[in-house]
Amino acid sequence: MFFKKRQDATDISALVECVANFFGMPQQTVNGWFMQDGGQLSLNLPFACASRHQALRDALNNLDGGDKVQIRQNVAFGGDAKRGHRGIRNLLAVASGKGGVGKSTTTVNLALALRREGARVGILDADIYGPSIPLMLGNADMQPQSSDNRHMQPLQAHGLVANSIGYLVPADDAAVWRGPMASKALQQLLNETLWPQLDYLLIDMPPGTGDIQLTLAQQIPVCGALVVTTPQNIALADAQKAIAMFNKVNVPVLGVLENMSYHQCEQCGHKEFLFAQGGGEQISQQNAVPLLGHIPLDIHIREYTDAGKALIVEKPDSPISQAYAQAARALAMQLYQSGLNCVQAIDIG
Ligand SMILES: Nc1ncnc2c1ncn2[C@@H]1O[C@H](COP(=O)(O)OP(=O)(O)OP(=O)(O)O)[C@@H](O)[C@H]1O
Repeated sequence: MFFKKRQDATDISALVECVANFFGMPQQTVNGWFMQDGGQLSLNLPFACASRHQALRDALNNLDGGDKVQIRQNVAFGGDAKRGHRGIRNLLAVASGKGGVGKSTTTVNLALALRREGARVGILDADIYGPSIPLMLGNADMQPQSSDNRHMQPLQAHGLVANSIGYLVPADDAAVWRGPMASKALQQLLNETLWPQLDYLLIDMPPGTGDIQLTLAQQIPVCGALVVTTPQNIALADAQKAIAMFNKVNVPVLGVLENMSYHQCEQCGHKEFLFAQGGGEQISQQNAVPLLGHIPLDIHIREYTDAGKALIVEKPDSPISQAYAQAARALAMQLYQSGLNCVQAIDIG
């Protein structure tokens, strides 16, 4: 679609104000989302939020001319547009300082949630030493196809595309690779996969903050990072190290997501904070980064994800799916906002 001319700002000020309030964004930013094409005024939302379109529609309908606005979603390129990696608009690292906090589970469920929000989403499993994405997507027995023995078609599952070392080599082989070999394998996975046009590519990083993670954070042209943590002190200390690592290589930390925040009894509704309370708030305040959500410790998350099934697709209205959806929308908005103050690229070799 070619947009000929922007609507005069004074004509649409009430609409701009409504949308700005709806998303909690500055009016100046929102103003640029409105475009006039002939007689049609459209609103181009630059981040994934399809589940909010109807509520926004209802809010606009209350205003003069609001019912004529066409709402569209066109996810913006994150950071420097030059960083869009071969049609991938946003590369996002999902990291944790500590192992076992649910980083891969979170990656898969956020990817599914972003998909439901109308985005084209892929996952790159960079956890070379413990790739769990193939199991979590339920296609561990498959292998990427290649027609030229060099480039690979990504695997598909639940509307996502993915690639992982786990599809390519037996787990024991990759587990003994030294740093440079692991790093080279990851570059190949990124560069030699025939990724389709994607709005978001989520990169499941290996746990920890050693040399390997630092090198990866530098080599992959990510627009930002999400740090997953559990609320207890021992995990927070490691999450802090992960944030420091991204700061060191100038990758913006988009936020913290607290996983296993509490367990809610299915019988009586009582919430138990098994791993302490308030850890996510504490680390986000300390680092002045947003806390993007709390995901409960819940048997359904483990049962569905570990069995390669998509809870979010099968039970989209469940409170857990809603918690992931809310976190995914917050992440998409944060990524967009971070792109407004873009950082310089470190391009992959
Ligand atoms: N919110 C949750 N509720 C219940 N179980 C969860 C939750 N998050 C993760 N799990 C379970 O915890 C286990 C570890 O999760 P996962 O593999 O995602 O962790 P990880 O941080 O990626 O681990 P690693 O550091 O080894 O890569 C899995 O069995 C997963 O199903």
